[in-house]
Amino acid sequence: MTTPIISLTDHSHHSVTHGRLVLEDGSVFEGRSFGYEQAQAGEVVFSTGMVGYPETLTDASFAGQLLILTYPLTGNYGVPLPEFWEHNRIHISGLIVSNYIDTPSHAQSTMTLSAWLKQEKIPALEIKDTRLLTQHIRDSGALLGKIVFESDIPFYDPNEENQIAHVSTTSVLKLGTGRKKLALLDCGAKQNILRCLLKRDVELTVLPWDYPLFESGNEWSFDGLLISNGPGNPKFATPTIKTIQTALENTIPTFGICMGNQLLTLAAGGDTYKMKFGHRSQNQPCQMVGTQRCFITTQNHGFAVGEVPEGFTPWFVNANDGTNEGIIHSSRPFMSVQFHPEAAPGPTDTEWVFDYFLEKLETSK
Ligand SMILES: NC(=O)CC[C@H](N)C(=O)O
Repeated sequence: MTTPIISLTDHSHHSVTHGRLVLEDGSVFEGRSFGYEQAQAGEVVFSTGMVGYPETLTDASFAGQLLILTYPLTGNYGVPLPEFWEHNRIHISGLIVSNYIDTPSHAQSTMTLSAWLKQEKIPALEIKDTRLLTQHIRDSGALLGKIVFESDIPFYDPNEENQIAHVSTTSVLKLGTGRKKLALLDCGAKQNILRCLLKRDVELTVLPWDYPLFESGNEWSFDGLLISNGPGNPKFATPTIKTIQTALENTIPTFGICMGNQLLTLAAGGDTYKMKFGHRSQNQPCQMVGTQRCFITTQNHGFAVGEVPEGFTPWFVNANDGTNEGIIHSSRPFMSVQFHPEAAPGPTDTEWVFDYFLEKLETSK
């Protein structure tokens, strides 16, 4: 039997390119490039999750954002097939990690994270102290930033334009068969929302964010309306807000997730605001209002519900900072959550929220 020869990981055969993460306040973090070498600007956000980078990178709610992963090891299990992603491509604008692992080991892995990032033209830097960087953002609040190599580019604020229009579907998609007919307004929906619904005896029609659902000629009978997650500032989604308003006027059972929570709030007359820094991870504690029950949830948001609309009560609050995590109408079948009941990545503890909504479809008939 031959003795395996284990060589220490040697990156010397790769030519090492260095890049910089430049923040709008002037701070600069040097790093080693392991993605596509092209400058990108966006809002710098951090995720404190420990797993799930393939799902996270493909979550369309990250459009326009440069993502820092605070968990120090990234890449060690490679990249699975697209059927395990949350959308058909990477949506972050750039990636910052502490230690990139270029030697993945996982049965489902098809390539290295570096190869994937290069293929999808996403820049990535390995910088030494992601902890210092994250603490800096936490103290100063959300910051714009850019990953640059040789030539400089201007800063870009993704919250100043409609991001949803860039990621929503452009065609109507009918999926599954089932006892209940649901319409989903796709603001950049994570695929696991679709999977969670389709395994629950549902016929699902996925619609563009601005689909004129209640305009004559477009009406068809459905039992409930869903509004997905999505990137950017909810206040740009005026057509979606109008559609939700009509649904509420007609007492159509309505359920929102993340961006959907914010859009239901705006449609019902409440308000949203930009948080100092967002919640992004799979370890966000949410307490169900009026109970001692606390759920560990997956999240990815930088805006939040401020003023809860009339007729609604807070459904969940974040146990870390007391921010709103969901609203529910006191007598009608209207509800939404700021966290992700579909998880992906993360704990599935709140998947019951889908069942809760589907039960409401029965009782509200
Ligand atoms: N994941 C989401 O739907 C996020 C909603 C919104 N873009 C925010 O950052 O708050």
